[in-house]
Amino acid sequence: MLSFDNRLLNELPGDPIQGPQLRQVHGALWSRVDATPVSAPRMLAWSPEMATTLGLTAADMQSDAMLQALSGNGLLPGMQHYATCYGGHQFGNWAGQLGDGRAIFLGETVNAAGERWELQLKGAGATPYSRRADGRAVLRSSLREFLCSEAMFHLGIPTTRALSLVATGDSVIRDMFYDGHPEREPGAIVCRVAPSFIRFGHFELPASRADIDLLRRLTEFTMQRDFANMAFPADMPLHERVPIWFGEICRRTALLMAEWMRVGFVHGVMNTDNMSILGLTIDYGPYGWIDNFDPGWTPNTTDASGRRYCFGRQPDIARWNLERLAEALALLLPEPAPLVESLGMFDSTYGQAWSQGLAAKFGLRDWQDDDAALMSEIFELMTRAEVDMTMFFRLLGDMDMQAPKAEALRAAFYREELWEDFHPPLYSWLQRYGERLKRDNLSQEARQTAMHKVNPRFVLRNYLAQQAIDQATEGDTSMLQQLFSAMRQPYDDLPQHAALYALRPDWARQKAGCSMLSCSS
Ligand SMILES: Nc1ncnc2c1ncn2[C@@H]1O[C@H](COP(=O)(O)OP(=O)(O)OP(=O)(O)O)[C@@H](O)[C@H]1O
Ligand SMILES: [Mg+2]
Repeated sequence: MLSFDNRLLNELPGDPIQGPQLRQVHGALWSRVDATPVSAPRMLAWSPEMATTLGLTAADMQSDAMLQALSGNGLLPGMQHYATCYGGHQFGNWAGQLGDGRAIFLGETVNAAGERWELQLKGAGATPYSRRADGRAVLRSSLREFLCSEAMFHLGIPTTRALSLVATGDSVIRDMFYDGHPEREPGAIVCRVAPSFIRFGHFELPASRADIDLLRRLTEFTMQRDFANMAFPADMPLHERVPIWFGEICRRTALLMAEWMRVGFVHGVMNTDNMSILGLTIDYGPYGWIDNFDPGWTPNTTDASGRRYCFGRQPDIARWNLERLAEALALLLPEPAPLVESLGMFDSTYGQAWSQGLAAKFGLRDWQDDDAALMSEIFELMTRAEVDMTMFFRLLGDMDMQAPKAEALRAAFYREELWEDFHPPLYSWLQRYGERLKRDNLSQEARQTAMHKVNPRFVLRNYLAQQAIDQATEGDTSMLQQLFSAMRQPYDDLPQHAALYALRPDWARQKAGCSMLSCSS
């Protein structure tokens, strides 16, 4: 079914001790640890696109052997269970060793096209890195991770993927609001898939321990396995390759940030252990999607006071995280200056990707210098008037700009009184926007088509995911399937999913899971 070639295990040093007992792991990147079996695994959903990419048929996905493997109860030939060791900066502070506390790898599979994909089960049981927690994941967070990974992929945004969502049949105890009311919740496991799950924190941990040898081996390995398309002269020493490679990491991270900002995605926990070396979106925890436009919004209740990880700060935080990675990699260089220079790649890439992305969002042929004022004006208006981001851009794309009408955007307003206050300035902005469009001389149709390609109609709004969770908890996966279907064609006007193209309803404004989420998962 799948062919495995577990390079990370074969090429990087492993922990001599096996099993899940908690420990600090030095001099090694991974530990062998079996997944803990679950009592009654049941497949709730799987991704046909991901399965096809891996070379798996529907029959493979529906087989018992596959179900056992995807729930941690068994291994297919070539699979091995292991967890990796990483550290990280959490909310701005160095947190020491973290590691895969509930993610257990199945190995690296190579498909017919020669692509390498790492598979891992999130929620498969305790590992040496579980610290005080149980190694499990609840259905609500797993369903959110499964759906959003695939939604991101179909939006065209770099992300880890999800092959399957399996209910374990076991319950997990969580104190969702951290208020002393633990409850039993259904457990689940997502099989995640990515070319590499290596994170910034994998480099930070050996650096923090001054383990230069391990840092060097990990760096060489990552460059060879995960950045094989970067061609370096054979005799170029590591200290010369590292700044060039780091520049590429900066570039990818910047592109990812521009993409999150384009669609209104808020990650929620941008700790350095949740930053992918490949610039993928990784760890779908208390993430959220912008409903009413608000750069200060964070979906994470733990972050509510500091708003470190709010929507508008994401690019700055990504850069801060890259600085931490640079500090770690600096140990491989005689002096850090070349890394500081490479950081400039983040600024230039982000600046360009953001302005090009904005031009596309507004249906402009390209970005012109005086566009910045026009855009900041509308973003400020959208913030103050609480205008829905997704719906605004869709409606703007539909608008006949020969005769622009503010009324055509009314459906994107959450509050009647704010519509009353803000429709006059909105109208005057539309006039100026219309003037700007004239310079481009695009047909209405061409502009609409172009805008609809970059402004999604369907995003996985928290309240929608929460409805699927509530139903799935009662054993009904129809909403999960409906969302999964809509999120796979996010830019299309699908009539069967019209109900999902709507403002967040009033009841969802303050409801747990619908507006803000805790980290408990
Ligand atoms: N239930 C749990 N059991 C064991 N470890 C956990 C659990 N929840 C989180 N952790 C660990 O705590 C650290 C930070 O958690 P965070 O919420 O960022 O990650 P996560 O959601 O578990 O996983 P990932 O980053 O792999 O998606 C990680 O080392 C993670 O493995
Ligand atoms: Mg994490």
